[in-house]
Amino acid sequence: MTRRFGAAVALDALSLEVGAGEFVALLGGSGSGKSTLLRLVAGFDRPDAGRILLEGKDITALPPQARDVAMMFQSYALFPHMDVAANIAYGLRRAGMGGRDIAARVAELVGLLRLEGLERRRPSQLSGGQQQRVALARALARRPALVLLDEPLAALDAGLRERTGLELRALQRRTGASFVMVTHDQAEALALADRVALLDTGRIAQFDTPRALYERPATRAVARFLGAANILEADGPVPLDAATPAPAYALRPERIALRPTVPTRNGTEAMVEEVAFRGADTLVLARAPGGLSLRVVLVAGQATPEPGQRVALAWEASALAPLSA
Ligand SMILES: Nc1ncnc2c1ncn2[C@@H]1O[C@H](COP(=O)(O)OP(=O)(O)OP(=O)(O)O)[C@@H](O)[C@H]1O
Repeated sequence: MTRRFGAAVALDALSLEVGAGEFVALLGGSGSGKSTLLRLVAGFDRPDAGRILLEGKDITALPPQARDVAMMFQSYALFPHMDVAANIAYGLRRAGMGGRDIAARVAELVGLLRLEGLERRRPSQLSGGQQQRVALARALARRPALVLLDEPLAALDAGLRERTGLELRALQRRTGASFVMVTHDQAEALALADRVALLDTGRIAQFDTPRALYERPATRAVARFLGAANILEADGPVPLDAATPAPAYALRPERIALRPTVPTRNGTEAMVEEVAFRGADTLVLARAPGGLSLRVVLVAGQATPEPGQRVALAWEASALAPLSA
């Protein structure tokens, strides 16, 4: 799909295929097009070019309520004057479901989302986590084939976010619906999604499993976005010996080790600049000849160097992930 706003191209001939029952995260920087894509799929906006197919059916021209798609907004958008049960029942009632069926489905969702005892409360009488679960129950009520989630965990505090994220994934598995979640948070995307689509200026930079994205980023831009990877140029100051020729390589900080001596290839001497103990591991920033700055992560239990110390660093050829651009 393509979507333009005046001269700005929010989505640039972007194509994405989500499998049935798959959990996909849309990850990308601010302005990369994540919200635009979600709004188009939900039906709140129309593409300038392209089509949206759901289970083989063209839904591009259908209004939101006629699509088998539900959206959960970042703000949850719960009706403040309705209680929990009425919020969950809203879409079912609009769809013309009978009272007894609605009551049964609401009870089922209350159980699924652990909202027992809260049915008569208004949204303002709920915690943030409870509101999030009501919003999710409302989105799931009509058993949509596809659930769109806009930063579903962003409004929760850090302590609650991790657990709620894992619950969200378990729920997705149980319902069998496809989930597409927008997030800024790469750790969240990697932890929850089956596949992550990394968006960059309206295009998909890479669409892959979390592990592949992390271990085999396709380009420098992806490696940089996922953060913390060292990028080594093939013609840079450090002699490399990689299995695949490429203009540059990503090297994960945890794949670099301290060695007694510098190997002739895939290693370098370096000066330790910063050492940060982080509990489970220690981050070392070291500067190699030629000014190359390297991030090294040493797992707990390994000897850690001191700032100002000269060290020998080395890595396996298999640790060099080729970058195409
Ligand atoms: N209604 C609009 N009018 C004009 N430009 C828009 C409109 N909606 C989005 N854009 C532009 O399209 C581009 C993509 O925006 P979009 O909101 O999809 O990005 P995003 O990845 O969701 O960003 P964020 O993470 O900040 O929410 C941006 O350059 C944005 O300024």
